Amino acid sequence: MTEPGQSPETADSDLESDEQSRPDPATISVEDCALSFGELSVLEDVSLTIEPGEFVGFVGPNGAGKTTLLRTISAALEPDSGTVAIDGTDVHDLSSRASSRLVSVVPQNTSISFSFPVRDVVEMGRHPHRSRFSSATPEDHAVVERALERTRTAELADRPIDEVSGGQRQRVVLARAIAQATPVMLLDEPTASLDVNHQVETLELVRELVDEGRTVIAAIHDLDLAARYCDRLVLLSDGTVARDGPPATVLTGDALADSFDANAVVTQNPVTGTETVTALADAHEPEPASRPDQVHVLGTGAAAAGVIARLAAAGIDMTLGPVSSGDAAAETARSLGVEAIETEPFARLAPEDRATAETLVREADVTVLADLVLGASTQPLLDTLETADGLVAIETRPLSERDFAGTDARARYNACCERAVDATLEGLLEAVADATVGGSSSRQSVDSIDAND
Ligand SMILES: Nc1ncnc2c1ncn2[C@@H]1O[C@H](COP(=O)(O)OP(=O)(O)OP(=O)(O)O)[C@@H](O)[C@H]1O
Repeated sequence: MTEPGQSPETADSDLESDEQSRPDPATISVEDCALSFGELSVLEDVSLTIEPGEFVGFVGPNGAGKTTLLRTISAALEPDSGTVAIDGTDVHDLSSRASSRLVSVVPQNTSISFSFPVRDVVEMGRHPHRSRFSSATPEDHAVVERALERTRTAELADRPIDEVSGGQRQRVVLARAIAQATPVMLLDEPTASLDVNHQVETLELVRELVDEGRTVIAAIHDLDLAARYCDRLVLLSDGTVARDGPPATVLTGDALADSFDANAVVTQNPVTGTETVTALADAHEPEPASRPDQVHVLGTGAAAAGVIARLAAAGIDMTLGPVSSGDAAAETARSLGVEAIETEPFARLAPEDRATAETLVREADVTVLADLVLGASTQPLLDTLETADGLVAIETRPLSERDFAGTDARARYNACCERAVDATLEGLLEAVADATVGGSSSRQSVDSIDAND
């Protein structure tokens, strides 16, 4: 397709240079690789097979061994034991020229200590394809220009590489790797210095390169981007493969807790449909005696969504609603498999939904009011809320006469808010624990003292 401002002739030559730089697909086999730096064991018996045309993301905490494994695959490091082969050839047996025709690398540190123009830096990617004393051919020039265009660095082509920004330099080094036209590309944090727009643009471009047949491995810290663009993720932890598979099976709360020691919740991004990881501040786990069995959440928007994510991360069972479908809380509940009563926006509460909500509030140890709005769907629940056991309020405040004039609903709603334990999202678990003790559980303990007497 001709892009805006591009003549059909240029589009044809782009196609030709893309064809020229399109390598045959390759398989990478890592078998039982172990590697130490002195006493420090960094890789332990790592085995992986990466199929032709696959885009694999290496994810894992700092120091997990992602860069070391990438450098072992590129043959920059030799493993103490085990092998790395590309299409059956051990990469450590190849000459550096043969290796450069097979594997291109975008390193984590892209600083270049000489002052060549950007175009010359990209042209270095063509060196492995030329005999030692021959100069660049028209084909080389076409491939270089196309790589500059694809990485949107063409306007930088005449500037010295040591005078462009870190993010621009990262794109230039990617252009050099594209010009190298290798079947395998290894990218170490390819989006680390890029702004949000160039991050997405760069990974879209990498995806295109994969779709053209390249096998690509990228170490990526941004788990959301890794989930969005990679076919498969390999989670490294302490130099071993902790998980390996499609993003949805690798990015789970348990895996992130084990490998990153992080309290994180994984939901589905409503726009991309891929996994989104939200790391939470280290949650202050309440004592087991004051942990509620069941919490009901009544509210809307980001506040209720945050409550759901936090309770889910703490492993507390909960229900939600009524809530408008499309509300952020409804989306979050859906992505975490939390039961929710969903209603049409602004609709009156159907009798069966009202009955279900009343039962859920009555049976919950604690009901969290999160940015609750007194309206058509919540007003019918006032009777139940007035007698509910433990109430916690987040971003839910008593209403003034001006906010809600007329019926006695405002006074009854305000009484519920005042009875509730006031909380912030950060202090939610403690507030829920307090409300559990102050609600049904404390009454239970008083009863049991009576019985013992
Ligand atoms: N050349 C080296 N000499 C000694 N130790 C090293 C060397 N390179 C890496 N290490 C150590 O090996 C371990 C793994 O490092 P590596 O760079 O592979 O981790 P990583 O997963 O890429 O980390 P990050 O996410 O921080 O980039 C770290 O403990 C690091 O300090």
